[in-house]
Amino acid sequence: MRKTYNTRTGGIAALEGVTIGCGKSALTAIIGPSRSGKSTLLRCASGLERPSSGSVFLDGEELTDLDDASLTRLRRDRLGFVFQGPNLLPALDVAENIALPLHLSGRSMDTALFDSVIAHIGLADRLRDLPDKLSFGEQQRVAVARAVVGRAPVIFADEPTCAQDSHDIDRLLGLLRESVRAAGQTVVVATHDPRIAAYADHVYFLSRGRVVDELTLPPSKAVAERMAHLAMWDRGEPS
Ligand SMILES: Nc1ncnc2c1ncn2[C@@H]1O[C@H](COP(=O)(O)OP(=O)(O)OP(=O)(O)O)[C@@H](O)[C@H]1O
Repeated sequence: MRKTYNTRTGGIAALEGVTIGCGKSALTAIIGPSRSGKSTLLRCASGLERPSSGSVFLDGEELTDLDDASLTRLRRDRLGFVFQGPNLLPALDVAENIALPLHLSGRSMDTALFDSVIAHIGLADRLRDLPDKLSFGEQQRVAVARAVVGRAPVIFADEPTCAQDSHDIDRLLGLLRESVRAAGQTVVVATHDPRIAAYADHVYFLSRGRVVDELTLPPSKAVAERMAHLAMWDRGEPS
């Protein structure tokens, strides 16, 4: 897949020929420094944007062939999203925001799942609060809860641990890991955080719009070292 953004000052090649596969009922991480193309890859893979060339398949169905209405339906019914920045609806409270994807796709709430997810992210006493009463990190936790409770077969999460302390990072990644184990959800996370290593089945390393390495069941140390090298390389320092 390639993606070039056309701007007034010329083309920006965000993805320069990337091929990845994300296992079903697995947690795949796309990790790389800033501007390496992680968000672009997630947006193209989830049908939020169309690649300039190449194809995206979901369970054998080619997303890149679908018209806009079919893509919207597919995203609503089969995909869950945690955007970079929480993206909650400001007029709905926490509980209503979490329930929204289920309402939109006409599915019923699993209240036991709802209760356990809310307890897990530590927001049981904030269910009636509007998003503007929550910190950025709390809103991000609500966004992750919304994706898990929505039981979408595939969750795409862009920097879900942004603005969280290490305790909350563990809670959030643990929640996504549990959604893979218990509900068989497929999770794809874009992050610059090497701590993802402890939770991922497979890691792709992205740099300057290309996959430069990959690891299965990655040891934390190997991911942290690879990231440090990539960051130095990005800054033009010898690694
Ligand atoms: N809508 C857009 N229009 C023009 N250029 C864009 C657009 N979105 C991304 N880019 C550019 O594409 C490249 C990759 O950006 P992208 O956001 O995908 O990287 P990233 O790895 O997610 O970065 P970060 O970790 O900083 O969010 C960057 O050079 C960025 O400036």
